Amino acid sequence: MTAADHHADAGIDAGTAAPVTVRVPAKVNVQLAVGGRRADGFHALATVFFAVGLFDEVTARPGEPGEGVTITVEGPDAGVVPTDGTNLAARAAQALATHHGVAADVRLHIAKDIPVAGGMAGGSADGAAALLACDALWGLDTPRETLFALAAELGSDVPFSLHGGVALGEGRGEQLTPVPTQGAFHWVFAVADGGLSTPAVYGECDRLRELAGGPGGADESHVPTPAADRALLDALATGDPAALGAALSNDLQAAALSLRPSLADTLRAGTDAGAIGALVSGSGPTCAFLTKDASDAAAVASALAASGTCRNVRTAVGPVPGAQLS
Ligand SMILES: C[C@](O)(CO)[C@H](O)COP(=O)(O)OP(=O)(O)OC[C@H]1O[C@@H](n2ccc(N)nc2=O)[C@H](O)[C@@H]1O
Ligand SMILES: Nc1ncnc2c1ncn2[C@@H]1O[C@H](COP(=O)(O)OP(=O)(O)OP(=O)(O)O)[C@@H](O)[C@H]1O
Repeated sequence: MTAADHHADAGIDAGTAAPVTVRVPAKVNVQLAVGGRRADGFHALATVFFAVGLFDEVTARPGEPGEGVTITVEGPDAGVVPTDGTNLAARAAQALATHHGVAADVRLHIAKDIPVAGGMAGGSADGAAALLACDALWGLDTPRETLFALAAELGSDVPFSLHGGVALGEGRGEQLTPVPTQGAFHWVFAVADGGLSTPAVYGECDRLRELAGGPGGADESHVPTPAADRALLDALATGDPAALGAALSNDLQAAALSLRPSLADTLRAGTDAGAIGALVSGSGPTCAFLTKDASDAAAVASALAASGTCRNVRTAVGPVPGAQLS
């Protein structure tokens, strides 16, 4: 069903429209190749995004005229999610309303299950979900291309949260090309105590590169242009977990480990327990483990939970679709 159909089904104007709920997945970057720092401060990327079955849900309800955007959050990490205009869901609602010249009067409720500041694009997911939910609530029927352009302005990861599945991200991560895959992959995620700031991790990556290469050593003129890894794309195309496990890579991992050395213990605990691949998810600190099948995933998850090297452990299957009306 399209956004327009959904609104038409509700059969009511925006003031009394029925609530709209959008479900949106987390991501892990199965490859994160980081090029040099660009003049605008962002880094050129070649990253393979992979959407996994851990979901947030964003529900949009009409607000009173003049009320603006309000945010409420539920879930174990609700206390650390901002509820003001800085929340990516609020920014998304505002950006969509401004684009169409309509009032951004909406109550957004986030049921948060994606770890916060964990490198799994939780805020980006809520931004993407809010774009879709408000589009349906307000009956705007925004072209998909426009939604992607608005998403890219909100953040580098937001377009992928709309897209879902598996996709190559270039530019600063916002330029997406679908990647063919076969079958389902079984993941385990070790969630850390506390988050890591994405800009701080990119900054640490630059610092480590400058230590190795001297002044300017982190700039585009010094760092090779990143490219997608053929072996990794083949592993995805053939649905081969062992080959994907061997090909996983993240250029931000050294920086995340430098800022949070204890993550090395987490990675080792998962590998010792039988994971066929392990890496820091995005900018971390969540660690992602690929396993052969569902029963290995359960075994790795219980070994990690018993290891004392993380706050909690989640299992998830992917790839899954991006943000969708539910
Ligand atoms: C680490 C990843 O999650 C991998 O997918 C993303 O690159 C981060 O994406 P994001 O959280 O959506 O990031 P944005 O909100 O666009 O940018 C936040 C900050 O991250 C850094 N940043 C982000 C993306 C990028 N290609 N280069 C960067 O250097 C910049 O310091 C930027 O100011
Ligand atoms: N809807 C939201 N959910 C969670 N955090 C949000 C949200 N909106 C804004 N934030 C802010 O963004 C920061 C990063 O949170 P987020 O969960 O998006 O991190 P992340 O998963 O590491 O992001 P990424 O993987 O995209 O780099 C949080 O500390 C919080 O201050």
